[in-house]
Amino acid sequence: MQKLLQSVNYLNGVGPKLQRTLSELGIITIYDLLYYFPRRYEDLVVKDPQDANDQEKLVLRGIIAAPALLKRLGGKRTLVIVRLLIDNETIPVTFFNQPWLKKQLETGRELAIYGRWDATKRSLIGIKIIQASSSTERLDAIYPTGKHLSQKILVKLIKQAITQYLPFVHDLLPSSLRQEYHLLSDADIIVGIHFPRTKQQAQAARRSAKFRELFLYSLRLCALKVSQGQDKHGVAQAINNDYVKQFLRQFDFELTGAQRRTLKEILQDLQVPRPMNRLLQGDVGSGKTVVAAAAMFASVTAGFQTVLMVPTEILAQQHYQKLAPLFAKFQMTTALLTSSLTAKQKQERLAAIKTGQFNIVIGTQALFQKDVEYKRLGLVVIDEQHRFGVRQRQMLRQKGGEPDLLLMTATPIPRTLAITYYGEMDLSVIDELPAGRQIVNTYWLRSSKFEQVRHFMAKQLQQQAQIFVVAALVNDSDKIELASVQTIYQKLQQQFPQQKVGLLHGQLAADKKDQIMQDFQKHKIDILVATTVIEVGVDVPNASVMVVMNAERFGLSQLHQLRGRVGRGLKQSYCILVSDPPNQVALQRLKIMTQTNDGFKLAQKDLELRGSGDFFGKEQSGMPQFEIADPVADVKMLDIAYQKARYLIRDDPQLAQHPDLQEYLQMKTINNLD
Ligand SMILES: Nc1ncnc2c1ncn2[C@@H]1O[C@H](COP(=O)(O)OP(=O)(O)OP(=O)(O)O)[C@@H](O)[C@H]1O
Repeated sequence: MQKLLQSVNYLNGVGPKLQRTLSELGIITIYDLLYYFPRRYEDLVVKDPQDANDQEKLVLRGIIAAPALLKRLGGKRTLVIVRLLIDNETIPVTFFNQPWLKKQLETGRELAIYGRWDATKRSLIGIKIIQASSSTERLDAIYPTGKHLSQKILVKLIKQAITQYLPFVHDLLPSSLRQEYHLLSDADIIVGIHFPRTKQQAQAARRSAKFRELFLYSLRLCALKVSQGQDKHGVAQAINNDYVKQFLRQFDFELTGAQRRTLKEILQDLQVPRPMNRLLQGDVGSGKTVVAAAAMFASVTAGFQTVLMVPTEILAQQHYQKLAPLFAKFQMTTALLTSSLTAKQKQERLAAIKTGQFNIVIGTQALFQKDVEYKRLGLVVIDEQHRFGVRQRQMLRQKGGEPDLLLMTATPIPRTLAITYYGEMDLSVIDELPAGRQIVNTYWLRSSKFEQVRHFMAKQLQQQAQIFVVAALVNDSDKIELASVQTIYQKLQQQFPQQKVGLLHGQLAADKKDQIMQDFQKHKIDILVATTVIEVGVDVPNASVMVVMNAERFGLSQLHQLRGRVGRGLKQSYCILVSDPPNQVALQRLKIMTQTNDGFKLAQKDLELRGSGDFFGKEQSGMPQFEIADPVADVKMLDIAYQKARYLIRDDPQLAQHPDLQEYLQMKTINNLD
């Protein structure tokens, strides 16, 4: 292994400049280069012109029939034209801007030329010359290279690395595993992926490489989990269960079985010195916040400070207003910390947080800025932050002496995919909704039928319902988004003159947003026109109708989140998707929404329809980047690889039997886990 960790500049021809270019692609060592895999192959199969389709890329083999002609077109533009004799036909071949080829095109020479076939002219636009060989099949690997590196140079380097270093390549996967799943050795993977002789060879190498990647990734997560388990640097919190029960008595409902079970798991974690690292997953409205609040309460009773971080100011406000009075009954003080505080307010609050005057701090990302210092931080709760990657989670934990960490998410991630995102965490799932919850009846209508929607809204309003209308276009331009909500807002004001219509969007000042939300909570507003600022967490149990305009612009999990804003109280609730789907996939998604309320089923469908990249949306960072495997398409493989990695680590946590793997894990430090 050591030999492979040498820098690429051990190879001939790699000077400082090329070394820099390679490092931009993440290629620093020989190991990186050997495992830098192509994105696709050019299929260089020799074809008979009779079988070729128009505009198809193919290889023709023949004999040069006459001297090549070089034409200069001005500037650097040139043409090289040559005639290739194939059987009894001569095919004209034109190369653009490769004047040096003329020399290679000697009359009488047998050559294979890769290019694009023009069926009407029966001619070829040449792309490159391939030396004629007896084999009729060849695949050329095409790598992602960026602007500053040519395929040719990269291929040459890989070839050199293989010649010099292949003997030093060890198999990282245990041989029993390779036998069980018919996986190739590492050396065969490398050769087969970079220079396959046949498609079958390339496919076999890819399959093995995918498994290898998923297994090694899983192994890193499992090893991290074990090392966290042995970590005794956390704080053991002495929980007072009776107090926790008293706290819960304040709610006018009983916890569901699932809430009780997950709370118990969390409280157990708080009491051991190992820092907790737990994900609390539950569908929209399943009651995660209550569980988290009880855990925070418990941590404070044990003498610690605790923080709750949420993604938006609106949500921070909402939690603050709901939770602070509940904590206050037990003489616990709560601070709200968001970026909209004035400098003076912020300074005062920070000072009070530092001295421990506040037991509980609720806020947005501002909670983890450098200037915030805590006093005896015991528990950090983060809501809806599936946007964080493994490394960011580790960094958060390091703030304030290894506090316990509880992540909450309503994103219903299918279990196998959850492994890739949260594989190093323990999982608690609230898989039960509070009793009396009704299914949100979901309908889809075309925009031409909006009149029907208006009638329906009018009827619901007569019955004292409150309505959300989400009118944001998901667009990179905030201006368009704003114009769209404003137009709808004005229209609804005209259509419902008797009702109070409110407007909420991200560009309003924080206190204005807060005022509008409070008015909606208190039913001073009947219809709230909003952008997706209300997407996560907003809890107004009296709201029972959600209208989503341009619903085709949202992902399924986002629509499900939006729908989750209603159906939180006892009223029968409705979700109306107004949309003119532009294609089959969009249509499918709308239909699925009308068919199920189950977030997990939706997520699975969404993955099938769109793949993992889109599932979490554009702004998601911290997702593991795989070189060759796709956790969605290869989900079965991921499942097996993860289980195998788990068993391996369970039976041999120090990897004493697998020194190569041990070395590999040391090389892949936590810093590049994402
Ligand atoms: N066991 C329960 N019985 C009845 N109502 C409950 C129960 N638990 C929570 N609730 C109520 O259900 C609503 C949703 O709860 P909460 O906000 O905790 O859910 P959540 O899982 O955080 O939702 P979201 O992911 O949508 O933000 C709240 O109004 C809450 O008071």
